[in-house]
Amino acid sequence: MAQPIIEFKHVAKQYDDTVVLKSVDLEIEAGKFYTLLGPSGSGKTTILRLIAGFLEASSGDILFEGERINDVPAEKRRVNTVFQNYALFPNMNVFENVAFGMSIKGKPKNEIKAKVAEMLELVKLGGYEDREISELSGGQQQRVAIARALANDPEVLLLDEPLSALDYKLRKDMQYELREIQKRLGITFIFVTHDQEEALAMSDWIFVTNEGEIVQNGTPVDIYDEPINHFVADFIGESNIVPGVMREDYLVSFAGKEFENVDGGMRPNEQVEVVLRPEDLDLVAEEDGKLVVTIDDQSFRGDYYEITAHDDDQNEWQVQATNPAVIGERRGLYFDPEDIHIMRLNESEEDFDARLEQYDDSEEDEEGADEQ
Ligand SMILES: Nc1ncnc2c1ncn2[C@@H]1O[C@H](COP(=O)(O)OP(=O)(O)OP(=O)(O)O)[C@@H](O)[C@H]1O
Repeated sequence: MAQPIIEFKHVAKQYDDTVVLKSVDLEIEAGKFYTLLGPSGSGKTTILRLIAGFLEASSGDILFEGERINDVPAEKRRVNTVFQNYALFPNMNVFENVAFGMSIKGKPKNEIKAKVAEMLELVKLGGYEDREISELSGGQQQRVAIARALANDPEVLLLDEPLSALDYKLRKDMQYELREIQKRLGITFIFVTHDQEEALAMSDWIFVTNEGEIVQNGTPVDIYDEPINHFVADFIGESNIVPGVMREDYLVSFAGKEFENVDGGMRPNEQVEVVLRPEDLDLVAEEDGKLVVTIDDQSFRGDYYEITAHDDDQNEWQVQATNPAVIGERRGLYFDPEDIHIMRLNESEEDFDARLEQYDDSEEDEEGADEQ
């Protein structure tokens, strides 16, 4: 990758004895849409605030285009932040809010006027200059906050859960629009969310955080298809996770049977966890299944039935099926070798990446290389 626009080298943050960020390394490439995704309290906002300069790192280096910026004050960094609560100035109208940063810098009036109009067009609020903030809906206020941050021509826009206050439909629309704005401007966006669907839909690249660490980073497809551990598999999408043993490369046993699969690089008879996504499983006739299960429950989800079942080893299975099942019935569970994903216990991200590179089929390797 070209020189990253932002880099963390062993960046840690602690308050007294409480470590909230443990030696984080990350690289952000210019012009892409990045997401920090993780549960509440996992350190996402802390990472964002360290980039913005609102917080000081306890140790480690933060670089911007290769230069150390730990001691550069927030207002001198070429980044702007859109906050969850918008943080607009309620006593100023829309024009004054968007113009604020430029006015402080003493930019000429006609330049400010043109820029405000351009930014309001960009967020689909053209002509709203004279409106008061109190006259705007939550969604419109959010747009003003984005226009205000972008009016300063940042190289990096930081967005801290900016959509969390919006209702479902508006949130979906804004996800799409933010993505369009990022593509149009071509600047770097770093977006914080705890919503995995939002992260998968919007990002070029995701950093998954947990307990003050980045546990995995990659494209949405990589992270969904190849979660590194139980936490990621569970947090990103629905997963069936069952204990297994890797007999040899491309042969795993779980639920009392052996299955061909496409993973390798483990020790013979190594204990592993096996992930199968509910949408990759099919319910078939008992004799056609790779495993036999008994149907326990089902619920209708609009475009599919979510069915729960158990096998004879008492492993629980969730299946997304287009047709309803009969509770108590014995059915076959069918899946392909490539639907089986193997996770080693306690594998580092470095070892995981190296192993995947060696054992993934060549087609996936090529896709991965294109994304980088
Ligand atoms: N000033 C502080 N003093 C002590 N602990 C703090 C302070 N600020 C944050 N923390 C702790 O740091 C941890 C990480 O917080 P952070 O806000 O980065 O998490 P987050 O992933 O953004 O969570 P959320 O989604 O809830 O905003 C939390 O456990 C939080 O309680």
